[in-house]
Amino acid sequence: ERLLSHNSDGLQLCLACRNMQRAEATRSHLLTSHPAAQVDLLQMDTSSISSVLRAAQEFKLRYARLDYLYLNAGIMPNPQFDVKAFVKGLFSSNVINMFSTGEGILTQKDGITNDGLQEVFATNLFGHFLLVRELEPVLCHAGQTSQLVWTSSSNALSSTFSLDDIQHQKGTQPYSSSKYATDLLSLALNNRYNKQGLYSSVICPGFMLTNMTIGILPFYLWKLLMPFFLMLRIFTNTLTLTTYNGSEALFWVFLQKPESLNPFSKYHSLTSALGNSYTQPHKMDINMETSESLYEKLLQLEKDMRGKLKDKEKESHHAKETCRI
Ligand SMILES: NC(=O)C1=CN([C@@H]2O[C@H](COP(=O)(O)OP(=O)(O)OC[C@H]3O[C@@H](n4cnc5c(N)ncnc54)[C@H](OP(=O)(O)O)[C@@H]3O)[C@@H](O)[C@H]2O)C=CC1
Ligand SMILES: CC(C)=CCC[C@@H](C)[C@H]1CC[C@H]2C3=C(CC[C@]12C)[C@@]1(C)CCC(=O)[C@@H](C)[C@@H]1CC3
Repeated sequence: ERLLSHNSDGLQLCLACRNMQRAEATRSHLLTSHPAAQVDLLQMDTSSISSVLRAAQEFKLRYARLDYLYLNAGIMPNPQFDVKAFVKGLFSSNVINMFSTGEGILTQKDGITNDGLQEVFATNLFGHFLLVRELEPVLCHAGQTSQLVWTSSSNALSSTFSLDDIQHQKGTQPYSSSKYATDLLSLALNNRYNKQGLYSSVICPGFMLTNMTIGILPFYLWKLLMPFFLMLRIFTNTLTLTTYNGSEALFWVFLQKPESLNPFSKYHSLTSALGNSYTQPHKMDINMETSESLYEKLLQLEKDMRGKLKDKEKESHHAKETCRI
């Protein structure tokens, strides 16, 4: 919506969504305020490898070029709010950090996808990784730049991520781990693809009330807490609260020359106590060595998963043939 409000001329949007009913509703909403806009839809579930491969194939048939790829889909399933840790945090020197990152007060219960991967890892990171790899031919064009924009989080904490457990099978903070992995992956992509004109950056929208976060507390509590959160903005500008404010950094990045963005920075949407939105970079707690190691592991996992998919296809083909006989 913010991109269309800025300049809808010549902008062709393609919304890749898992739920086509919601996608249609979003499209209609956008066309109501921007009747001349070009908004296409593409069905894609980032948690499913075959769905991502199918969507990428369809995309390449439809379009010759992709200038901006927003990698925004994300889940934080079954969030558990640790009241004890929260109360302890309230009376510690870490209180502001707790409100801006959610560190130490949230855990999640992860699931397993049909492909056998951890659900948060597959949805938030691996599906997007595969998509970028598949869309390489439309993203990389001689003499032109293109941009990947990842929605990461200030909840991306190195303490929750391990190279020995990139899917976070063993821990209770898969969301944080997947976002830290996102930061590492963006750096590795810059390292590999900048020569081909493809740039990658990460943003944090700040804390917003959305479908993802609203379930953490009962709805009436959010309503009651709203004046408290607005007041808290005096101490921390990370409480963006609305999706309009949260999308500030996504929009800001769109306006920048990709070469001018720092691959080690995360671009944060921030909102001042007076309600003004702005974007500010913060250095990420990442290094090239870990980033490259993660990339290698992702490539290996991709190879394994493609192998499994081929075996499955062969099996079902064989079953069909046997049936026919
Ligand atoms: N809310 C917050 O405070 C913060 C959010 N973020 C990040 O912002 C991003 C957007 O989240 P937010 O708007 O808050 O939450 P929402 O739940 O409102 O949005 C998440 C979006 O991701 C889509 N999605 C989820 N799973 C899949 C999937 N398997 N395949 C395709 N699409 C999928 C959802 O589709 P559907 O409509 O079908 O559910 C929805 O459109 C996420 O990456 C989140 O981690 C980062 C920091 C803070
Ligand atoms: C009960 C009272 C008075 C307050 C509880 C508020 C918390 C539920 C809330 C405070 C900071 C929030 C936060 C997130 C979730 C909800 C909080 C912990 C996130 C972890 C959501 C996902 C993200 O990506 C982070 C950037 C958010 C950081 C702040």
